[in-house]
Parts: sequence; C-alpha cells; structure tokens
Amino acid sequence: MNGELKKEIAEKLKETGAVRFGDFVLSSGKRSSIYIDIKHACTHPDILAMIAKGMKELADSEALDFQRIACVELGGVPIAVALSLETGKPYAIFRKQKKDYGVKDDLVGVIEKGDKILVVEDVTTTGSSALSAVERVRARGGEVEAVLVVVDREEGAAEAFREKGVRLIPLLSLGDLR
Ligand SMILES: O=P(O)(O)OC[C@H]1O[C@H](OP(=O)(O)OP(=O)(O)O)[C@H](O)[C@@H]1O
Ligand SMILES: O=C(O)c1cc(=O)[nH]c(=O)[nH]1
Repeated sequence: MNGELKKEIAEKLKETGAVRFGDFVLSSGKRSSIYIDIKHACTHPDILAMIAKGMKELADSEALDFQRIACVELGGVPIAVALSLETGKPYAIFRKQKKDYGVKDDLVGVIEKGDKILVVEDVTTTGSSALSAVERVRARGGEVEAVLVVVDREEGAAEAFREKGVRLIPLLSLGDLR
C-alpha cells in the first residue's frame, strides 16, 4: 500500500474518534488504556472506502492469490463487504455461534474445497477471533492465503498466526495511531 494512503487512513481514524483512551476490557479479557474502534470508523463511507482501497493495494503488492474473502462477525463484516465490492470477489461470514434455527449453520456464503481464501479482520490483539476463521476455512477444505487486518495491536497475533502457518498482514499497527 502506498505510504500516502496509509497516512491518510491513520489520520482519518484519529479525526473520527476511532482511537480512544481510557480503561478498556478487551475481547481476550486483557485490559488496555487504548481502544481502536474500527467498527465505528467503518460507519463512515469515506473511511470504509479508504480501508477497502488500502486492502486491495496491499493484496496486490503482496501478490496474494485468492478466490474468496472471509471474516468473523462483527468487526470483519463491513471490511469483507467493502473489499468484495472493490475486488469483485465473493465474501463469506462466519457467525460467532451457529444458529439453532433457520439454516442452522455458522457460515453465511460459500467456501468450497480447494478455494484460496483471504481472511479479513478489523483489529488483532491475540488473534483469536481471526484464527477461528482460519480454522473454520481449513475445516471446510479451504486454503488460507493470508489474514489482512486494519490494525494489529502487536500483542502476539503475528506469532500466533505464524505458528499456524499463516501470514498476518496489517494495514496499520497500533504505533501508527498513537
Ligand atoms: O485478536 P483478538 O484477541 O481476538 O481481539 C480482536 C477481536 O476482538 C474484537 O471483536 P469482539 O470480540 O469485541 O466482537 P465484535 O466484533 O462482535 O464486537 C475485534 O473486532 C476483533 O474481532
Ligand atoms: O482486543 C480487542 O477486543 C479490541 C481491541 C481494540 O483496540 N479494538 C477492538 O475493536 N477490539
């Protein structure tokens, strides 16, 4: 991704109040004095469009080869949808929990055996949420090409993915937003 776009995204995130300071409990149970609210930022169409453009540029510059995009609800959803529009590639969403009515599945969309999948996520801290997508893609016979994340907090996710043989590619790191 070009350096200008990266800077522009970081500035926009700060301007819209996506970088919050306080006392936060994170999804993993860890505490933090900073919280990056990409879900909120993505409600602004100009920021969402920039994120999608940045992810497409990053995927192109890393020569990522994929047929589909996948994510876990909720944070990954607007990103997967926007990147799908930007690339023309279909997306799939893993529910946090399987529904016990209707189609009774944990997947919205399609993942075929042998498909190369790009997993997208809003924020990685431990990486646990995005890893659940990696595991579920693999369980369906898909191959994870990489995980693209808007902000990696650099708190262990890259190592966790490396152990699973997956590359974590961040648009931004926490340090870019302080
Ligand atoms: O890398 P991790 O330690 O898994 O933390 C990051 C995850 O936590 C947040 O989601 P959250 O669990 O708050 O759920 P939500 O998307 O439904 O708000 C965030 O959107 C990531 O998905
Ligand atoms: O780890 C988390 O839950 C988390 C951290 C953060 O900065 N932003 C977010 O949406 N989730």
